[in-house]
Amino acid sequence: MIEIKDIYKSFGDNEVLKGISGKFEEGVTNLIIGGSGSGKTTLLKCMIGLHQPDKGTVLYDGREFTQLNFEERIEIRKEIGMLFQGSALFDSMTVEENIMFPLNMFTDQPRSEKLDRVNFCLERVNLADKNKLFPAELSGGMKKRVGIARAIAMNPKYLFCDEPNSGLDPKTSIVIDELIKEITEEYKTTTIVVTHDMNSVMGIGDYIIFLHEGKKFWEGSKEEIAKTDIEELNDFVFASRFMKAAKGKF
Ligand SMILES: Nc1ncnc2c1ncn2[C@@H]1O[C@H](COP(=O)(O)OP(=O)(O)OP(=O)(O)O)[C@@H](O)[C@H]1O
Repeated sequence: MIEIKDIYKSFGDNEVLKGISGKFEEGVTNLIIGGSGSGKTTLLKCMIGLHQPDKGTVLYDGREFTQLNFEERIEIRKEIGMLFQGSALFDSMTVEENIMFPLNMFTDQPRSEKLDRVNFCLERVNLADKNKLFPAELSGGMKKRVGIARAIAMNPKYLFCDEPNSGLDPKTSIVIDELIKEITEEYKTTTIVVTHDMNSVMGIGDYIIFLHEGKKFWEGSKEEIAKTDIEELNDFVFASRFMKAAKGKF
């Protein structure tokens, strides 16, 4: 479980996060949603230590990340899997080398053991035998799946996904969403997905926090989100023509 308490973050005089709190449980997909510029990525970066919050705490199963020294933070980082926006694969490395990268960095396992783990992860994302391909030879959806395989290589307790569906068609987006949900339930990871994709919200949103202008305006589940009468959330949820047409049918 990850808990955030009263997180503040500014860049100069731009106050981006204004006291965000929330509890993200393990084994469920937790979503951080909100419009462009609402502070989603900034919050994610504060949680994984890429930004230092100005105020507030981040607790990983009770361990206060914000108070840890460099070495202690590395121990928690080893427990974190990250799926970056745009997959962020190393273009000059094969699929196998990309997935092995965190294992090379954080473990001294023999190569045969690492290869077994790579193959296991590749099978888990339905890309068995694609070891020797380079990222340029993969479709967008396949790249995301390699990104997920790399994110789970270290068997993480915590899984962060930043806009996992960006650049994907709706059908492939559902495949990626479902894969994230399955992995979360199977390995009981504490999973946090940053998204502004309403399809993802309605598909896998077990627990959702909605950010607006740097504040948490709402929290709840996908079942509750379509029934809210909060104006700012309604504007976000029913922004698309499809959702407008479907209003009242959930
Ligand atoms: N490193 C930075 N330096 C200065 N300002 C930043 C930095 N990172 C983010 N910001 C500002 O913080 C605000 C929130 O940005 P953030 O990327 O967190 O929003 P977001 O909700 O993830 O948006 P999007 O959905 O468009 O990715 C923006 O005004 C942005 O310009």
